[in-house]
Order: sequence, then C-alpha cells, then structure tokens
Amino acid sequence: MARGPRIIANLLRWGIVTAAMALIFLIPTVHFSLERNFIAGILATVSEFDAQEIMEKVIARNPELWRYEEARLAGLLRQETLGIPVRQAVYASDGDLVIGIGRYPTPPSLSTRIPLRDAGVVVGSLETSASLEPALRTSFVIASLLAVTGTFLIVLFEFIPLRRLRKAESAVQYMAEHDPLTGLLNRYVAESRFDQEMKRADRYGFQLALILFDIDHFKHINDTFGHTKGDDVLRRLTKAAEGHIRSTDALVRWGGEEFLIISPHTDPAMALTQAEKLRRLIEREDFGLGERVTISLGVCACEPGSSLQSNIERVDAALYRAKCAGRNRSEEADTAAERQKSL
Ligand SMILES: Nc1nc2c(ncn2[C@@H]2O[C@H](COP(=O)(O)OP(=O)(O)OP(=O)(O)O)[C@@H](O)[C@H]2O)c(=O)[nH]1
Repeated sequence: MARGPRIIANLLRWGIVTAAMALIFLIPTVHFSLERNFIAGILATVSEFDAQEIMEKVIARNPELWRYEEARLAGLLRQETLGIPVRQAVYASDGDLVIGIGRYPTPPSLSTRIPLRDAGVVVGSLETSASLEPALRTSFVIASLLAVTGTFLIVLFEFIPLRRLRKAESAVQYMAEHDPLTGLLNRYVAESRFDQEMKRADRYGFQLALILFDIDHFKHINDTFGHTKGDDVLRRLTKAAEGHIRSTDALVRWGGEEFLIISPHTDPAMALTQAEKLRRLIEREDFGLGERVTISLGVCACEPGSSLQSNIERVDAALYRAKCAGRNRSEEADTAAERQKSL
C-alpha cells in the first residue's frame, strides 16, 4: 500500500483504539456527573427549603431512582431504616427526618453529597450514589463495537495488503524462474536443477543425461510466417515436448529456439532413444504452417561430478554435428575417453 493511505489507516486505527479506551473511563464519569447536576439543578429552583417538595420534584423527574414515596407510604421512622443500606436521604439539620431509603446500588458506585441551604445556611445534605453498572455496560458495548471496527480495519489495511504482497512475491519468483512465452523453466533455474540431479546421481549411482535440441531453420519460419506465428510454433513445440518427457525430467527453454532436457536415471542409449522419439514426434506434429517443422538434437551422458557448463559444451558440440550432418537428426556427444583419443 502507498505511504499516504497507510499513514491515514494507522491514524484511524489508533484513533479508534484510543476512543475505545477513553470511553471506558469517560462514560461512567459523565453519567454520574449528569445525574448529580440534575439533582443540583432541582435544588437550585427551590427558594425555601422544603424537603418533601424537593423530593416530590425529584421523584416526578426520576421515579426509578428515588424511593422516597415508598418510604413515606410505609411510614418508616429513621430508627427503623437504620439497618437498611441507605441509597439517598435528606436529613434536616436536627437529623430526625428520613425522607428516602432504598437499596444501595451494587458496587462499583460513585457517590456525592450536595449541601441543602436555607437562606444561605446549610440545613442538611442530599447524598446520592450512582451505580456504575449501566454506564459501564454502555461503555463496554461501545468499546467492543470500536474494537471490532478496529480489528476490521487491521484486517483491511494490514492483512489484505500482506496477502497481495505475498502474491506479488510469488509472481516475481515465478517470473524469475520461468520463460514468459512457453512457461518453461529458464536457464538460470537449470543450473540448480542440474546440480541437484548430479548430486543424487552420484550418491545413488545412477546416470544422468542431457538432451539439447534446436528448431531447424527457425529464422525461415519467422521470415515466412511472421514472428507471431514463430512464437506459436515455440508454444506448440513446448506442449508436444512436455507430453513426451517423463515426470522426473526437467524441460528448460535454454535460448531462443533451443531447449534442454535434464533426464535422470538415463544412460546414453536410453537418451538417444528418447531424443529420436522426440524428433519423430515433432516431425509428425502439425504446426499449422502447411510445412514440416523439424528439430536437431545432441545427447550426452554426464560424467560423475561434472558441471552443467562442461556437459553443455559437449552436448552443444553434438547438436552442432547434427546440424552439419543435415538437421532433423540426433547425435551423441563424445565420451571423455573419445575426447582424450582425439587430442
Ligand atoms: N518468434 C520468435 N523467434 C525467436 C525467438 N527467439 C529467437 N527467435 C528467432 O530464432 C531465429 C534463430 O535463427 P538462427 O540462429 O539463424 O537459427 P535457424 O534459423 O533455426 O537455423 P538453424 O538453427 O541452423 O537450423 C532468429 O530469427 C531469432 O530471431 C522467440 O522468442 N520468438
């Protein structure tokens, strides 16, 4: 993802996380302070202190919260309420008047004491406590929603680009290892593939062979039918060769119209047979040109511990001989002994 949108996404995400945290602490506080202000507001409208009048106003506004009526109807005296947890109460200065009782809200709770004044003189106090539970529940619901939104954003801005990056990485790796026209392995991968097969062949004592083949007069095909048709020939030839090789063989586009087969468990006689079969197959294949397409091939058995480079030189020399001998044929590379003799 580009730098700009990533910064915006990060700011957004952290903003949401911070808001969620802040709400957990803020909502209960705001909730309590609203309730306190509501009570204080009612008291401020009373010119002369009258506990009953005040509480009736309070009850009218908030019957759920205030239980004064219950206490009054029950005719409870202060002494009788002493053992009962007091939720809110207004005491006259003589301390005799109980005007409200109720169950204390289950903790955690916040409480406050508001002084009651008569002509500026404090004559009693109103004590109120607010349960944090509803406020906490609200803040947890909001915080959870924000957390879910934050997680969604993380998935959106982090996970999806990461997946795209992985896809892009594997696409780049594929491009680095394959030829774009035919989809075959390219010559850079051939080196490591050859080394692996050579090590295996040395360790388990089997033979490894190379077959290098090249389309005959391919320039003529391009010149006569056009480059696009030439590309089509390369693709069709690839398909035919892929159907011919064994699953353990590796088919590589070695150069323009040159292909290499790395063939494990193959001795020189088998390699020559394999090459001849492929040659005949291509010779019979219809490439839609109205004329035959043929290939020339060189084969070689790789000597133990030898490098790809040295074997390519040998098999290339064999292919060159096949071309010189008239094309559409297979030639075997010289063995080390034969090369020694010719020197
Ligand atoms: N269409 C097409 N042509 C390519 C590609 N790569 C190489 N060539 C062509 O392959 C031709 C190879 O020509 P030469 O090296 O003269 O070989 P040739 O004509 O096949 O002759 P011999 O190999 O001697 O039989 C050239 O014309 C290249 O332009 C490709 O990817 N697509």
